[in-house]
Amino acid sequence: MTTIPSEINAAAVKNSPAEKVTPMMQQYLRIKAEYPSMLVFYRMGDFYELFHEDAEKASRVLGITLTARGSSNGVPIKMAGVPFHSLEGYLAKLVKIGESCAICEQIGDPATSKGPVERKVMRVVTPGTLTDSDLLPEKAERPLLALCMISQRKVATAGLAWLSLASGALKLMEFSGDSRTVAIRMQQELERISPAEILRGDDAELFEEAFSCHVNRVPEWHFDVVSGHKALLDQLSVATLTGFGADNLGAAFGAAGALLRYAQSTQGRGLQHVRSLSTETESEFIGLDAATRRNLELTETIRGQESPTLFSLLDHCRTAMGSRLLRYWLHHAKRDQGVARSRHQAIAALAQSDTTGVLSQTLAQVPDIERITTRIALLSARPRDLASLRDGLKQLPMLRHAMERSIGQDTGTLLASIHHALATPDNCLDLLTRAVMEEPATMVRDGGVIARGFDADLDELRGLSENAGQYLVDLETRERARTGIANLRVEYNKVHGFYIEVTNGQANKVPDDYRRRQTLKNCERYITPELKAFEDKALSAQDRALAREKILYDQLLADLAPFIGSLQTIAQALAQADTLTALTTHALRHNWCAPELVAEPCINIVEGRHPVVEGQIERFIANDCRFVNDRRLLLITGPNMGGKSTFMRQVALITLLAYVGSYVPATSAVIGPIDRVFTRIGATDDLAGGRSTFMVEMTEAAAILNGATDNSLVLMDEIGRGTSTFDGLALAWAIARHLIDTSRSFTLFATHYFELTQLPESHPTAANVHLSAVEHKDTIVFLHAVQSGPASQSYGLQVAQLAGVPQPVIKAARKHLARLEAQALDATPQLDLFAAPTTDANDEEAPQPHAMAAHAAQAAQPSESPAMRELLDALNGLDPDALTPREALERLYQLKRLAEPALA
Ligand SMILES: Nc1ncnc2c1ncn2[C@@H]1O[C@H](COP(=O)(O)OP(=O)(O)OP(=O)(O)O)[C@@H](O)[C@H]1O
Repeated sequence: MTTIPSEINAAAVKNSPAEKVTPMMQQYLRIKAEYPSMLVFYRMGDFYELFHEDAEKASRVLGITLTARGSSNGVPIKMAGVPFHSLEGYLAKLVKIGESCAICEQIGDPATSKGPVERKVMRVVTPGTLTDSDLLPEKAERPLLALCMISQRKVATAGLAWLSLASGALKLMEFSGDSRTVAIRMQQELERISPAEILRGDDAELFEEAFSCHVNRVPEWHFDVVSGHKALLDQLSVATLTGFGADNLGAAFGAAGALLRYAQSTQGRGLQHVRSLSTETESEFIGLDAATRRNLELTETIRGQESPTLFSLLDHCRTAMGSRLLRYWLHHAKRDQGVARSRHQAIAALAQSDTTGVLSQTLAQVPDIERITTRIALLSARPRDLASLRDGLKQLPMLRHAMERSIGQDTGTLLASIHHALATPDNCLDLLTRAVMEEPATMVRDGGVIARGFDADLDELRGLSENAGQYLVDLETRERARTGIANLRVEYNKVHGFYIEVTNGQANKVPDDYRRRQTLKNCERYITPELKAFEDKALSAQDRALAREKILYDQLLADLAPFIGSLQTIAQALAQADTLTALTTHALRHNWCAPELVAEPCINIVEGRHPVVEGQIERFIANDCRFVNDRRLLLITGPNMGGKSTFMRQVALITLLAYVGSYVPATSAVIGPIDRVFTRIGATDDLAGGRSTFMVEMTEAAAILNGATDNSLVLMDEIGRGTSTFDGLALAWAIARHLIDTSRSFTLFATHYFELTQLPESHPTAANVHLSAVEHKDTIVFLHAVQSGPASQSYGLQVAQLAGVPQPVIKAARKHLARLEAQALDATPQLDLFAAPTTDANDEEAPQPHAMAAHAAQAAQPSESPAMRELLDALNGLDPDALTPREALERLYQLKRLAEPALA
């Protein structure tokens, strides 16, 4: 229930139409006008109140009561409030759904204020600028991203700047092209960076569909390139950005300018922990588009859950810093083999020296130094942050000692550099040890934060109030003797201060200098001039001690500022040590091997397993996968449930893991250069985006055909199944051919179109493999083993039976299948759609419908009909290679229309 603050009640009572807006509402409206797009939490006594539309929205999304009190300017004042002590919980809910909030505090003294108490917005909380541990997810970053678009003569340039305020990491990126290319790229980058909040100017409207998070529009002039460049120089305290590899950017500077301005305004101060900058380029990371990140379930399952994913599997990290770095590595595998190789070497050394146990144990004692450092920089660190920082820093010698055993085994230099970075910052630790109590209070305002012996003044003030206990015992003894009242007691409570309590029966013995302070049922409470004098001294000493502690604490935060840089370095080294330890732990537990990254194009995996599935089933069958320069496409056939998708995903995951720097689930893995991984798996509608299953399928296929190179790994699962059999078969065939001849990517191509298994005959870089199964009695046993050659059967009906389709339906299907197969055999001469007379030499390679494929029987129509003739002519006139994806789709519809009479 919302209580009604007296200010507003008084305002409502006094308010007459003539009086218009009350002074308090005037103050509110003035503040609200500065934060029009945010929910303004307006402190009134023990509550934060929201008014008007903010109140309606808060009541809707937070489920708090909406009330209306009095009126302002003739309009009822709608309000909703939350108790001050539960603010953080409500803020967490709001930022989670993308809302921004301004927290307005009372800064004046209500007792002395004339009119409304002075108030000021002291804190702004937005989804992308969180630093508070209560509001931030522990194991993920929530970056703020600014986007600056510049268009010149049909070339669009996108400049991106993003900042994880909680860690201080600032990054820039820029790319150009026609507006469509830039839009596609933007979508990919946003998916990778996964910002919590985006800032954009008016020009970026074009790309609105690429944004799935909270978007803030800021004035276009905030994106000025020259001012942005200057803002970066100022922020980093440098004269040039050459050292950061960011010399020749333009739009990205504009974005950085808007970003820094916004971030600073939300914190109400400079960002002294933002001290470095990195520039990302397109060719730095293995490209993963949005669909691939989803399909491979790196950090989220396809259904949007947190586990089981590759991240949830590998996250044996003992610090939140390690977990965040692992998440980052999984989404940012570098193409540079050297980076991954040095991690493999470090894992080998950790495994050999058997140090993961002691490292894990020690790391578990280390707090989130990265985020604590940020809060120190933003002057928002709490006493317990400092105490845990102190305790964490004390673990560094132990960690270094444990690592020393491994460094000798590391054939690379990574462990040595981590070891070097973990040197204890002695001055910082010394300051924290001297200044902060062993177990400080939660808030500075409660006192009990600064250690004894740190400040002589504070110790003296504390002494005064703490020695009160003995003084009061002495006084009690003296007063009992003086008055002869044996049960007289000297006590203290917060409301009435010190007093002498005498029970009613003894009241006649009370001396004259006792002044009555309070009358209770059974006793009277008194004060004496001596006790009053003591009270004044003790209470004021307590107040002065609290005030002194606050000053000392603020000074402590300021004195810690020079250590921010070294604390950040330590935090990064800790994160790396933790992530590498986690990867080593997993590799050892699950018998993973060190992959070998080589310069020759190849993917040669021996006895590979799916990292997630292998832990979920009792007996996982390991499978090999061999791609070399002249074996680039594997056509995978086999029954449903045979393991095709699992096999394809495991090849992609092993490849990616190798470049992440992890060991891999295989007996051995040799992998050449990889630039991108593409996947086209599963059928999902994009109803919200207005795209059908087939449209999604083709859009993803188009992205692959346009983007894959001979260094790409492509996964194509049952392409073409979203449309009619012939359309689908034709498309699948053309797409496979394009991947073999033009893209030359390493491709895993799973299909149920048996016709495609003929491809290797005409295309020697393609090969058939299949997932095996055997029939046993009336049912089917999956062997899950990948074997060479095409599958001999599809086992669709057996799988349907396993799935519980009723027997009568299975029986009917079996009968119909027999009929279709017979028809197909009879009709073979007319069936051969792809072998129709043509001038295109390639058509000789086209698949011959497989007699076994029941669906091919659909084509058993008389070929002599005019409709069929027309259809064949239209097909004959098609040159698939010359069509854009859009034209291809239009031509498909046209072909379908032509085929309708023939199929009727
Ligand atoms: N190598 C393997 N060893 C043991 N079990 C496996 C293996 N591969 C897959 N499986 C099991 O088989 C199930 C089906 O696998 P998967 O989804 O890969 O089949 P599929 O051939 O792609 O099927 P569909 O064609 O219906 O999509 C998996 O959920 C898993 O439990």
